[in-house]
Amino acid sequence: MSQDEHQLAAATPDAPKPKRHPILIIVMGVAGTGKTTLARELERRLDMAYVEGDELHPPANIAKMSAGIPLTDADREPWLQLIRTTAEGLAAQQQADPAFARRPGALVTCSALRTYYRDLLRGKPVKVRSGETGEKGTELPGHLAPPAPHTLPAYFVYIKGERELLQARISKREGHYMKPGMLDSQLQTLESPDGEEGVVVVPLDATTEEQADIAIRGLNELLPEPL
Ligand SMILES: Nc1ncnc2c1ncn2[C@@H]1O[C@H](COP(=O)(O)OP(=O)(O)O)[C@@H](O)[C@H]1O
Ligand SMILES: O=C(O)[C@H](O)[C@@H](O)[C@H](O)[C@H](O)COP(=O)(O)O
Repeated sequence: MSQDEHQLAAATPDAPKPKRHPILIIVMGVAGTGKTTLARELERRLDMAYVEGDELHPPANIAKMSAGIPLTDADREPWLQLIRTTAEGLAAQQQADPAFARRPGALVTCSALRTYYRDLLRGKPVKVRSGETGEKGTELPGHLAPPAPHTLPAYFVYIKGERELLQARISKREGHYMKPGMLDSQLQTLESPDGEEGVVVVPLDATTEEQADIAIRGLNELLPEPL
């Protein structure tokens, strides 16, 4: 909505509220970095639908990670595509529901370690690295909907911190399939999103409340309509 439309809506309180454009906010970073904790705080503050990305991993991925085996590009691609299509589906349902009153779009947690993983999450037309046949540079499988970055623009909140503190956090966490020994492979795979479009960086060594403040401030600088 343009500024004029915002002003017009505010001046005519009985007029139906114009629909806001849905957005996808992805809280990203390596395992154990605090994605779920921060996303839950943002969910509370922004009143948005929340999707825990780890819950969309196929069982084979969970089995691999539980066995201490890092995922490959081929393991992650269908999962990333499922995250994107799940968020697009949610946004479409919300748009179709006249009673839907929350902020439209979705908040998602996802490691989103590499640039092309993030492009998949953005809905950009990327060539997947592995593909169903295992060949390099294969196009996205034909049964998937065409990429539609503008239907649901993606923004990333990247929790950035040093290995030492990350190690301490992940070691403290009990009963999780992702064990501390996997941190090094996560850090090796990570391509920093610092400087990429639509990215807000928040420090690992801040409280969750401070991280949420920084995230919301940063997102407001990027978004056409403030949160
Ligand atoms: N800002 C923070 N300060 C201190 N500890 C935190 C913070 N955010 C998360 N934690 C703790 O770090 C651990 C990992 O957090 P979690 O949200 O599960 O991370 P992820 O979803 O990235 O795996 C948990 O024990 C959590 O309580
Ligand atoms: O891409 C990956 O290798 C995984 O997504 C990984 O980064 C993620 O961390 C695990 O799913 C465990 O979940 P937590 O991030 O909650 O530790």
